[in-house]
Amino acid sequence: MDIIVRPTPELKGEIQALSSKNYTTRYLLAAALAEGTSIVRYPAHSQDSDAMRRCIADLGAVLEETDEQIVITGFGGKLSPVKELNVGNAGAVLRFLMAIAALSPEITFVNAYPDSLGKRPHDDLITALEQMNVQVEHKNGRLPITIRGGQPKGGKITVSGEVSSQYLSALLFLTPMLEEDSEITVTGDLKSKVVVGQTLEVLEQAGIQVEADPDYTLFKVPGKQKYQARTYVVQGDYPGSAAILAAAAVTRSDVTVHRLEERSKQGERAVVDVLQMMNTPLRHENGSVRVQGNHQLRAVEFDGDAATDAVLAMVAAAVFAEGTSRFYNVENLRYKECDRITDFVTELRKAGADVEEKRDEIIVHGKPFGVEGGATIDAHYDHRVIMALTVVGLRARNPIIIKDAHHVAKSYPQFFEHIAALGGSVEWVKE
Ligand SMILES: O=C(O)C1=C[C@@H](OP(=O)(O)O)[C@@H](O)[C@H](O)C1
Ligand SMILES: C=C(OP(=O)(O)O)C(=O)O
Repeated sequence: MDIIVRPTPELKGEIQALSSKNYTTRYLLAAALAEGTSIVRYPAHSQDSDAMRRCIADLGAVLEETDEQIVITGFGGKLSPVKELNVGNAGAVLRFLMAIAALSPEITFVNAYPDSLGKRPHDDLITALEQMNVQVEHKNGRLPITIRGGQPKGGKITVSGEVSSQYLSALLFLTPMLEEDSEITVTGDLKSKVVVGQTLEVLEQAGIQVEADPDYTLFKVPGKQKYQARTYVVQGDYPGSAAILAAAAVTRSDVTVHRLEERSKQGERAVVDVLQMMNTPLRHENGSVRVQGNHQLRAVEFDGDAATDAVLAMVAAAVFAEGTSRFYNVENLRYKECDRITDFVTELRKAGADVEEKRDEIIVHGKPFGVEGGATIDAHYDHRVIMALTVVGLRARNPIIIKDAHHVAKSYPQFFEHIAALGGSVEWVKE
């Protein structure tokens, strides 16, 4: 399905933020790895969180779902025999479950999205698992991947953090359940470091002990630990809300997003500070962010690795800022649902933005008087490209069409409903 985004000078209203994808996937997994019954309250409803639900159910967890919560009876360390798992297009779900699959004799992860997740690399996690007595069959580090485990061993493990933090998080979920104690050494410059803090937070809530050194290069994980059954409450999602806040920042607006905790460990919380640095009139108090956009944005320089999943939304805001913005240290955006530097910059240019790319940077020469629009945009299977281009489309001079915009449902199925509720002119069209 395609969507038409029409120029919309004003946005107004209040919405509840969607529930956090990263916390939902982690809580579901922690609940599945416990032996008793856990409750996850306000879980996210998206393709990625559904992928985790489906896979833990395949592996033996029993899930009962009502409107606002999921009650989960976990399988502990005993996975049901399952030949294949389908994680859809969810990178984190794949990586976390590749590690957990090491507890089983053989599981194959199928390649359901050859042009998106099918292209993403998992070599560094594979190398780490191979150190742990796990055999991995793969296509050049990519899907389909078969994990042959059964008796994974802890001890000294080395993992590279250069490409993704998800490999480290995956090992942090697995190692507490092993017989031996483990010592995980992270080599290279760990990317999306902040997200590892969310993993450690969830592990602690699940009663798991991990000793992490402050710069996250060494983790000591005692073995023979058991995940405790708990009640978890999912907070609002900053990465998805970043696009709503950016849309409010580029229009004349009065938009409030509720359920965004000031003290959240989500790195993408930084979108609030970045929009403020860009001169957006904004208040963040009592878990609500209120933006009163006035069309007067100024450029910003930002280390994007601190807020990986909000960079595209920030870039979309910078398209309309006075001056040149720079989002640096973002090379790992190239290994996401698409190449979020080259592919994204290509689509932004079609819409009329003046942008440049470097290996690990996106540079934006802002156009405070708006961009031409009138273009057809390729979504590249990427929800964050779709949301960011929507922000650009709202402030363009002519409508843009985003092809295959239904992929927004990977993380934020109700995104266009929320934009429409705020007065944004968006319309679904069939191809
Ligand atoms: O651990 C997680 O849940 C995630 C980690 C990040 O990935 P990288 O570590 O690959 O940057 C982030 O971009 C992704 O959306 C979710
Ligand atoms: C990159 C993302 O997710 P994942 O890596 O889990 O596919 C994302 O949500 O932007």
